[in-house]
Amino acid sequence: MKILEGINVSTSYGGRIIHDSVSWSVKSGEIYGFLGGSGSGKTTLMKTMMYLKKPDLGEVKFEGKNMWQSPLKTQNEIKLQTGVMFQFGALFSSMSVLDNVGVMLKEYSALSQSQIDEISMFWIQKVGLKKESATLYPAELSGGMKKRAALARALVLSPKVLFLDEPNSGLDPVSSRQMDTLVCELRDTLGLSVVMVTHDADSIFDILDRFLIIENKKIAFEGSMGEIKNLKVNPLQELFDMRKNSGK
Ligand SMILES: Nc1ncnc2c1ncn2[C@@H]1O[C@H](COP(=O)(O)OP(=O)(O)OP(=O)(O)O)[C@@H](O)[C@H]1O
Repeated sequence: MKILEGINVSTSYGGRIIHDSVSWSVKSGEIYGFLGGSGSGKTTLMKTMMYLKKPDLGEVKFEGKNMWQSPLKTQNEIKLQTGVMFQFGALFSSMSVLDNVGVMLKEYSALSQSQIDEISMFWIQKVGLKKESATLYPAELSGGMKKRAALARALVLSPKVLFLDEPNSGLDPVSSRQMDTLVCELRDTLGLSVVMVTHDADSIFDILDRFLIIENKKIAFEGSMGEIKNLKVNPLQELFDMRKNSGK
């Protein structure tokens, strides 16, 4: 089943066209990647699915509902079914990890503080942080721990879809692979659909079920790794060669 879909979507900034009638679809439960060169429009396209960038033309659908044309109530319901971790997913520096994770519950639920803390603690541990990390402040966390805390915050409302903007950026290779493993575990245990922008070659090969590649305002490819390697001209040939040379 398709959980997200873009149909003939065009976007621009101040008259500069970024996407020219592009279409894609994300199936429920898959890890779907947005690939493309720097500035090709990966983040912008992802933002059309988060109510952060309205397309000039076309439709973006969430479970078949036209996201941008739905009544406000439906739009708010859809927003609450998505979690987002941005590349520089800033945590609030003056708040502990526990309070950072609980922010959305405080905003959108009528739960008591102790209930909020209990749920936040569940997610803190679910993303692999120790209980003791809950009282720490962002300045006291490593890069990997910050990402995990930001992930817990994105998950706290139990979303159906998790959007990740370059989840491995700034992480060392070991932490990057740990992040990949975590994303797969979350998908498997929670039945999440994950949509991620990534440049990380290992993530691209190891965890994406399907992906699209943006090139010159269009979608140059949408499909799986198995499908792309059978193409006469492989848009990811350089990546395939790099991987081969590194013995993977
Ligand atoms: N708010 C904005 N206002 C004007 N132009 C923007 C805005 N956001 C992005 N752009 C431009 O749109 C183009 C696509 O940007 P976008 O961030 O979507 O690309 P990207 O593929 O995610 O890039 P990167 O891989 O470098 O993060 C770029 O040329 C960028 O400068």
